[in-house]
Amino acid sequence: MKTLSLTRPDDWHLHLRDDAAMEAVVNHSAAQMGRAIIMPNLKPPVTTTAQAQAYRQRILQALPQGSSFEPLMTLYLTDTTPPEEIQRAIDSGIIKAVKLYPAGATTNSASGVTDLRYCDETIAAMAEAGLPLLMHGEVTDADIDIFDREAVFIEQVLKPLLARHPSLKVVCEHITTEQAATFVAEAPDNVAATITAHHLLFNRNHMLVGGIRPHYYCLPILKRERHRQALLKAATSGSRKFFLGTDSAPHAQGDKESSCGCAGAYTAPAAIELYAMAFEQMDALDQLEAFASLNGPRFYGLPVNPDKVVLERNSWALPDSYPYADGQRIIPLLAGETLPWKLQKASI
Ligand SMILES: NC(=O)N[C@@H](CC(=O)O)C(=O)O
Ligand SMILES: [Zn+2]
Ligand SMILES: [Zn+2]
Repeated sequence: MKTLSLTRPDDWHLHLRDDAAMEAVVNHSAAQMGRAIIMPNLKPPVTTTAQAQAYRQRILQALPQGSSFEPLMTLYLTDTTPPEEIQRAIDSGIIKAVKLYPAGATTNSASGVTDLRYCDETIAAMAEAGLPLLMHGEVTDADIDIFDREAVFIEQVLKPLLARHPSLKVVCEHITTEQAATFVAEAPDNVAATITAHHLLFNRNHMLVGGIRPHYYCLPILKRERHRQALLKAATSGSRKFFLGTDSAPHAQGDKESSCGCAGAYTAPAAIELYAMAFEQMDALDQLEAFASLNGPRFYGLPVNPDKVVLERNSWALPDSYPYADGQRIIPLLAGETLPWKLQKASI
């Protein structure tokens, strides 16, 4: 059987939620990833170092015995995050980044930033300390079309921000457009991007042709094929600026299959398998390890994972659903479908 051995990957953009929901999903990531950057968009959001420390403890407690999965914590930036919070975050040693949600852009972003200029002093402290700013890069103006919101964000928010803070480390999270891929590829080394498996595998037709498929609905929304091709090219290009970030975003089945469904694709159970499918489409499986396991740690200044994982070319069916909090179910993306690559079970 054909196999592929990789340094164990990390997930540089992951939603674990909290309490029973977190306990239901965390092992899917822990079974695959060495580490993950944990998103802070809880209710209420993780805005302080103390909250991040407590949240990290809850995650560690939910892990199975013997797991070495490491949650890397983030702070949720608000209009009023003080520069002193950045110093506390650095001193804690557990916080690896700060997350920008433009207010109203996505799930649990109501407490997000209304104007980044309010945060200039805090961002200057981050640039000074080398603490990256991770961004959900979409504008929220009602008059900007949802398919254009990422490209407009680059022009209206990101370029002015980098002009004010040229040395700030920035990760453009879950990029979805040719414009973002080109911007990041041409930017200096302090600017990088994560790309999800679903944006590499699907375009908006998958979500909208032949019926509306709520499990494909996420933000930023799936774009047209031209953009998917640009993302595939960027991810497989060998550039060190692009790395794995699943944006696996669990929502209960009923909250997705609804007249006003939540945004987010649940991809954690088969994350590396989905990326392998995408890289195989480009005949670029030889680039998967750099994207999944090497480029992220390099950007964050962390060592690569010490162990390996093995993917085998052995088709298997993804379950139709998994248990979730409060007796609910959660539907993974590609539920019930056959996937060509399978991660060999770890020994723990
Ligand atoms: N990606 C999504 O569609 N949803 C994420 C939020 C986010 O990453 O924007 C979530 O928390 O559900
Ligand atoms: Zn986002
Ligand atoms: Zn996300």
